[in-house]
Amino acid sequence: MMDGEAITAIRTAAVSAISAKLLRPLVSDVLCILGSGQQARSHYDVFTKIFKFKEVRVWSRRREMCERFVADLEEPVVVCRSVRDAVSGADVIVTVTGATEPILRAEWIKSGAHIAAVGACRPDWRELDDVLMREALVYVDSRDGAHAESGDIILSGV
Ligand SMILES: NC(=O)C1=CN([C@@H]2O[C@H](COP(=O)(O)OP(=O)(O)OC[C@H]3O[C@@H](n4cnc5c(N)ncnc54)[C@H](OP(=O)(O)O)[C@@H]3O)[C@@H](O)[C@H]2O)C=CC1
Ligand SMILES: O=C([O-])C1=[NH+]CCC1
Repeated sequence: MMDGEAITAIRTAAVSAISAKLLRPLVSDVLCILGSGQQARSHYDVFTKIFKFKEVRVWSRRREMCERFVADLEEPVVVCRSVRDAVSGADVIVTVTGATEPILRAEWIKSGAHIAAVGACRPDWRELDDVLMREALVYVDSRDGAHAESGDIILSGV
């Protein structure tokens, strides 16, 4: 039996990065990461290695966790006070929280922004609100998988 945490961190971020490579806006200056745990770090590493952003932002519920997250990094990352501040004007948004209720609202998001929605991987977990799910062009790797596991898809009814 092997601990799969390291592999999960890398391969999940890699899949998100592929989605961003194919679907992000042509001009993508601002990256926003919601969450400051293991997936936040692996997404930060992959996204900043592959793409060039002018600004990177992070938000999570506990500010001290954000501070710890940015303290490990060599490049400056802006710690945001709210999800709204963090995503406002962002071109690429990564959601890697353990939220079970929506934290991200359609009204805060720049038109055309690319969202890699990772965290809500259980049928009763949410990160994105219903309006966002309905207005977005939603891409999944597997329709069957998404309809069985993604709370954002199942509960929004898209
Ligand atoms: N789609 C996929 O393939 C995968 C999905 N995941 C999912 O991604 C998420 C992040 O994983 P990982 O980084 O490893 O987990 P960590 O435990 O390392 O980090 C979790 C993060 O979520 C935040 N958080 C926890 N609960 C809430 C909440 N109720 N509302 C808002 N933020 C919350 C924490 O912030 P704070 O401490 O500040 O509260 C922390 O930054 C998990 O939900 C995990 O199940 C993980 C791997 C693969
Ligand atoms: O695909 C995966 O490895 C995981 N999905 C949710 C937590 C871990």
